[in-house]
Amino acid sequence: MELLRVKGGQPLHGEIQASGSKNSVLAIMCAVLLCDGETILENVPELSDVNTLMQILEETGLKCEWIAANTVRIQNDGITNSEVSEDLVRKMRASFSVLGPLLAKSGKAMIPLPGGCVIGARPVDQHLKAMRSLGATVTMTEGAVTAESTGRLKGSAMFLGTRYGATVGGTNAAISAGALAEGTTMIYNAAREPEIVDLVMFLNKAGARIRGVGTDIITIEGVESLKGVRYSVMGDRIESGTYLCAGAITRGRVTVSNIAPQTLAGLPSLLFDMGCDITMEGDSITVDATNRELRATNVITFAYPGFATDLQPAMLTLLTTAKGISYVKETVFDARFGFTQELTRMGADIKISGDTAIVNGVETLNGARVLASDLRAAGALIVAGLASQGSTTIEGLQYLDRGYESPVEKFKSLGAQIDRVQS
Ligand SMILES: CC(=O)N[C@H]1[C@@H](OP(=O)(O)OP(=O)(O)OC[C@H]2O[C@@H](n3ccc(=O)[nH]c3=O)[C@H](O)[C@@H]2O)O[C@H](CO)[C@@H](O)[C@@H]1O
Ligand SMILES: C=C(OP(=O)(O)O)C(=O)O
Repeated sequence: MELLRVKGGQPLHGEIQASGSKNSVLAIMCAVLLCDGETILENVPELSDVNTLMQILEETGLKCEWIAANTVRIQNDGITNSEVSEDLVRKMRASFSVLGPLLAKSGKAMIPLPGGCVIGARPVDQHLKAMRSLGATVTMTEGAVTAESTGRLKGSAMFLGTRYGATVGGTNAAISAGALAEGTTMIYNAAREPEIVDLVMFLNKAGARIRGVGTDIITIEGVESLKGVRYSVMGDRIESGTYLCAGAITRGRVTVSNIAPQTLAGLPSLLFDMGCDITMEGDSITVDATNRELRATNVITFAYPGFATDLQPAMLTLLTTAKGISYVKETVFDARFGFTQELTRMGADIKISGDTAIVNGVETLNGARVLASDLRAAGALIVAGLASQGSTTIEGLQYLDRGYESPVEKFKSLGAQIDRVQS
């Protein structure tokens, strides 16, 4: 088994380039199902999730290949199969996102239900509501969803929302399906995440007519066809935030470039409140925590422009060594504190009360053998390991590889002692 070994205690110093955004490229690759001919995507992160989605697109009849570093070519000469196999959906929940594009382009999509996962229940009712609202017939049999339409989907007005707020995946599904629908589609309470803006920029470049993205009302004038284009994916704000938290927890100075700092929403100001210096210049952001005693602060996750739930694990980890008591409230997923048990084994003082973690800052963490049980837990445990006395060994690297491109190389370039080892 492959493990990650981290020797902590060194402040990180230096600069890394953010990779392309995982969540953005996954949505865009699904939308390539709508686009005739050749699409070239640049700034694509080399991640297992991207490779899994390439396999899914191949299953539907598209041709996908890496043609250069971080560059993927996808040829869409027509969809030949509208069913996605269960083992691929099991590997990656985001594979359900082919539903809207497959249905809109080929009139049919059959996709196994993705189910819940370690960060909480993850229903898809709003995805299905969007497809039904556009005129599709949606049925469920033996754990799979079948969506069908005769002729083009029909534009409509829909309200999408969950008890947690707006839905990113549901909004993406409605946008992609509405792009080729007949007439006008209105999405009320649309999610406003930067990755949705990136998806719409891609679709509009391909010929779609979508307005209002980045606000909570999106209007789509359906078009008859879309054409493949060349497009460069935005930088990954979650990966960037993880490296900034690592810089702060080690009391170092880290610059992340190739990232639009405003996409980090609340993170820079929280780091500032804790006592870090923050500098933003063009497409880069620097955190400086050299020789600082960091202070506790409070965090509440929420849909964008709220604090990103995907950054909650790294941020909570940073708070474990900040002086005082911090409250971290998780409002987007109902079980995203599992990783805190591992932090406790490293000496952190954390109590969970419902949707809130109460973090009492300690002087130092201690290295331990820990298990990552989801993607952002893996990132957070590296952040913890870098700040710990002694050596930390992290299991569960299959999660890390889903969403962090070349983490060992990037952390090493900042001076970290980190290696993949065999157990
Ligand atoms: C591949 C991808 O882009 N993943 C991101 C996407 O996930 P994803 O698109 O799954 O997240 P959503 O915004 O849809 O989910 C938000 C909340 O709504 C619930 N919900 C969602 C859909 C639905 O039909 N019904 C329902 O109840 C979910 O269980 C969750 O509690 O946005 C999340 C929130 O920013 C991020 O953490 C994920 O990294
Ligand atoms: C939860 C995440 O991704 P996914 O929606 O693909 O599980 C994530 O990136 O942290």
